[in-house]
Amino acid sequence: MLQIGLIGYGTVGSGVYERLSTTSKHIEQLLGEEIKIVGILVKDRQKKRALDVDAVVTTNWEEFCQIGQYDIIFEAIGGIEPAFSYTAEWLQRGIPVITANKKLVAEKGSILEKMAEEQSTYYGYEAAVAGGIPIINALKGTLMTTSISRVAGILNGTTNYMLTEMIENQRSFTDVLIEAQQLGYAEADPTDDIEGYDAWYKIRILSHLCFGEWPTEETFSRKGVSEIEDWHVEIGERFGFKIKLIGEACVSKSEVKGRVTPAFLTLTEPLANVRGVMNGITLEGKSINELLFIGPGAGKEATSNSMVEDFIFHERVKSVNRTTNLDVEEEKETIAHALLFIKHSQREEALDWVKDQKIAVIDTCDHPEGEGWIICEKNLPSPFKEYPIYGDVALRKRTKTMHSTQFGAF
Ligand SMILES: NC(=O)C1=CN([C@@H]2O[C@H](COP(=O)(O)OP(=O)(O)OC[C@H]3O[C@@H](n4cnc5c(N)ncnc54)[C@H](OP(=O)(O)O)[C@@H]3O)[C@@H](O)[C@H]2O)C=CC1
Ligand SMILES: N[C@@H](CC=O)C(=O)O
Repeated sequence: MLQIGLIGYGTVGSGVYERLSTTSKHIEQLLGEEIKIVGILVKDRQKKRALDVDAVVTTNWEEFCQIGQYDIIFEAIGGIEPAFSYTAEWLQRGIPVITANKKLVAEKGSILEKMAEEQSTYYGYEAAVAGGIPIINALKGTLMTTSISRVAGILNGTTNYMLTEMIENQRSFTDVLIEAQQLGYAEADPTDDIEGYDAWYKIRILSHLCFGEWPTEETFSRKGVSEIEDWHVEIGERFGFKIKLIGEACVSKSEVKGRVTPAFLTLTEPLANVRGVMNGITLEGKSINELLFIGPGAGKEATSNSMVEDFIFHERVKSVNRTTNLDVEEEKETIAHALLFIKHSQREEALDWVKDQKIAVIDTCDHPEGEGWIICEKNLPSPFKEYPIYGDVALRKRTKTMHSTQFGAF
């Protein structure tokens, strides 16, 4: 009998319990062995919870460790400590660990994967990226040797849900954030969602799988949705763009680079139509052209389903990994565009800046709060608020421009 330990019994942990319990017969058939959840570790002794579980529940780590002879541990507590020490302890004993903890994987994945390898066991983190989308084991499994030049996506369900509700249903930021928390989408500290940390951890994990190295914090920049103001969205909509929080990593001049940033997408971009709690990921490469994955990015059922599938996948396949000596492809050179937001008081400064830097302004849009300028991006640090545009800007909606005399014909 496979004895299972569950660390954390919140949104995801309780989902794992339910999924394992309701599908145990099917899993047992597949694995050829009975499964049983024997121990559950939680934190708050005082918390009122409807616990109708057939397992020992404890708040004491030593007690949890002695409840059974665990064969597999599911970690769903989040954060670095004590999650790191707990995970390391089991991996060092050769016991596999399945996690949904993207922060831990992004920050300590290199150490934990090495530990697992040394002990001939596995550290599964399918659920750590994009909730219900099976992207991690696709990269480790059926795309094991496929060369990838760029990975990008909407990687945070909470903020995609919030942006969709705020824009389509004119709801307030606070109101929608509270709802996302009630629905179990948001992190324990939703600053991680709002300020882009959650997506930043996820794109670093994807970058590791696509390009081999574990990226350092310094090589990946981060901006969150808290940067976005209403007038930015309104100007974007007048050009026919959708605003999304995008995580992106690619190889440029033999270096892996990445970022998380709000971005404007033309309607022809597949990710533009990924709404609500859904996430979307595109993989680009010579032999695959573009692969698109769309699915629920957060929530109890989708995430716990990924954790359980991760466990079954690894139990059946044991060792899977992408080869790291990939013939890494360079990203195709394209002309990049960005939307610049200029407050009325910054107009003269902005005119001097585009002239000095020889930046082409392609179109402008006026708004009571300021102006939006579509520019050809030159990868220069801009003194103004600026978000990238993905897709073909020639397909934008034409606005009634106010300033064509300054920039010539558009
Ligand atoms: N919610 C989602 O949609 C998704 C979440 N994730 C990730 O899954 C993980 C868990 O998230 P979620 O279930 O939403 O979080 P919750 O806050 O709902 O649950 C956390 C659980 O962990 C327990 N816990 C926290 N700290 C400790 C500790 N020090 N020792 C023992 N138990 C502890 C809590 O105990 P107690 O009940 O006593 O408070 C609770 O049961 C996080 O890493 C998150 O990023 C990943 C994908 C999607
Ligand atoms: N808070 C995260 C949960 C899943 O990873 C999100 O909203 O995407």
